[in-house]
Amino acid sequence: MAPEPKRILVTGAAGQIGYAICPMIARGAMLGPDQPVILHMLDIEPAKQALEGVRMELVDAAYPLLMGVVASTDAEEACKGVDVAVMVGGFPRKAGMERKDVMSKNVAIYKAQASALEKNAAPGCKVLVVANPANTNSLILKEHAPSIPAENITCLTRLDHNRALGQLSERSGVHVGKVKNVIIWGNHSSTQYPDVNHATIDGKPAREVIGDDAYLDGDFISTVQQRGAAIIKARGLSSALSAASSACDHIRDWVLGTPEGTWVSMGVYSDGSYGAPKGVVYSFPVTCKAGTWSIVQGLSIDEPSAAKMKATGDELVEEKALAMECLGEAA
Ligand SMILES: NC(=O)c1ccc[n+]([C@@H]2O[C@H](COP(=O)([O-])OP(=O)(O)OC[C@H]3O[C@@H](n4cnc5c(N)ncnc54)[C@H](O)[C@@H]3O)[C@@H](O)[C@H]2O)c1
Ligand SMILES: O=C(O)C[C@H](O)C(=O)O
Repeated sequence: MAPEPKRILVTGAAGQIGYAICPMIARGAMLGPDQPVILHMLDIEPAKQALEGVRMELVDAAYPLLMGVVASTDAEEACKGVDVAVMVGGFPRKAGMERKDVMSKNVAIYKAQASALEKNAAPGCKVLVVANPANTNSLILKEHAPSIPAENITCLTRLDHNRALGQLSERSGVHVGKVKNVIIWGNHSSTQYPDVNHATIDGKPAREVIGDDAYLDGDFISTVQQRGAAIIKARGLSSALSAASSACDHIRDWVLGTPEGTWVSMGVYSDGSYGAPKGVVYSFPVTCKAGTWSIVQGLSIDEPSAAKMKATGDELVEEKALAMECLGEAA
């Protein structure tokens, strides 16, 4: 017998990531090929007609796993009974803008939607924040939805993780499926630290296979840090298909588990592991089992890495203060 359908909320569903992720979810890329889903799509009033267009296309695509679509501009209605919430709604960065420029608009949205989720989501709902500033938006959501356990609120750094895997694959000529265990530490911003010190390529240490420490400590890091900006420059729009695909990867691994011997990067509420600041959402290496994530412990950290991990943590503390200021709250 087929399992009961799971309800998945996508906010900002009429936008570009929304348009890419809804069909992926309906095809089973998020919860697996045997799990029926009901899509809840939320957007704002000015996007109502476009949202209806997406709903019509989902019906037209006749997905076997898609058991229903709720398309709404009312956050309370859209959040009713959802098991997974993918929070994409907000304003994207445009060419020439720093992520901080989008902060004031987006944190206010996350404060407002926290209570809609808290009141209406199914118990145990897993939340993934994609909209930027992703770490700080998810922190604001957590602070304003106190009845949702902190461990159920995460942000997307899997895109950065996948970007790092992709770069190592291109450089080594080894298929990306054989590249494992990079780490994204900290913020989903240009201060993030993509760390290859524990990564493997075809089972061997990445540093040994690449054989070029100057590249790994230089261009590799800046390429991953700046990839979002490079996509904006190339497309005139921020990344969408890769963001959507990585968001599916994030939820799939969280719900169904990470493969044995493999970790992934997730932005989670910091417990201070590896000297990260507490009270912010910081990206760590995690493994997932039975719907829960745990931070991989005991990895050796050299001094240059520790300095980069601190710099991105410091930025998150600053972002938190700025967000609180935008919301008129004390940090
Ligand atoms: N974390 C990541 O890795 C990552 C990657 C790519 C993009 N992003 C971010 O994701 C967000 C969405 O990007 P996009 O390219 O889809 O943008 P987009 O502008 O195409 O779509 C955003 C949608 O959100 C809607 N929206 C605005 N306010 C809303 C609200 N209060 N409630 C519900 N919906 C609302 C808009 O109407 C629009 O349809 C941006 O903040 C972008 O910077 C994050
Ligand atoms: O960098 C951005 O503003 C877009 C997004 O966060 C990305 O990483 O592609």
